[in-house]
Amino acid sequence: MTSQLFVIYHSGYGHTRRQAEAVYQGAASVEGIEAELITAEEAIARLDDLDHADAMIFGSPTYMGSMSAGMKQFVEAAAKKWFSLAWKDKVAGAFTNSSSFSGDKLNTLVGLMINAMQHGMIYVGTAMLPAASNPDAMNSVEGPGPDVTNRVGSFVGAMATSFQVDPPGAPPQGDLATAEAYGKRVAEITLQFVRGRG
Ligand SMILES: Cc1cc2nc3c(=O)[nH]c(=O)nc-3n(C[C@H](O)[C@H](O)[C@H](O)COP(=O)(O)O)c2cc1C
Repeated sequence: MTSQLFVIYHSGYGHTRRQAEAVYQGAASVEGIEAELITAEEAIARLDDLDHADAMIFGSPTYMGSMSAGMKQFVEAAAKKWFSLAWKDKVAGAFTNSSSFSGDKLNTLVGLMINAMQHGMIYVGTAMLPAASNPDAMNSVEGPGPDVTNRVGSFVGAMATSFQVDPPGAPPQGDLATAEAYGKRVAEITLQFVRGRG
């Protein structure tokens, strides 16, 4: 039996879409997971389909220090699932992309995590050390470059930093690898959780 995992994202200009594709690839690479990548707009039209999911990973760009209006529309539409706790005990995760290293991205992840918690979902962090793919890169004040995983050291969810570079030049390879590893982790945790419950 397979477990269904949805990656649900909004992207105004395509950067977060690239990050979402990487999260999806990571999740889909896990045997036993059937992953789907859908926009927030599509998710609003498919709220009842999401009742059958085992996991959802939410992604949004950071706009003015919080999730985008496009993602918030999905979050508010999905509030109708809260009344019956229809999404209770589904596994959840979150990711965000923005221009600056910080840009207050954490606030976006916290908003997406709180949404998951309000639904009674089981939220999964990155469990990834800073500059995980090259810890030696931490021994300089310049810090790690764009090729390492988790270069900004985020634990609550996956972060990507695109500065003012248009896709496909951004997000950089390391941030996409971070997103892929995170999607894989949430998928693996989902399988453990679902099989444990069975
Ligand atoms: C309305 C708006 C607000 C933004 N606010 C922030 C912000 O608070 N912090 C930040 O680092 N970048 C901010 N940015 C930059 C975006 O996060 C950045 O361009 C990102 O790559 C856009 O992702 P997208 O292509 O998926 O829409 C903002 C962009 C827009 C359009």
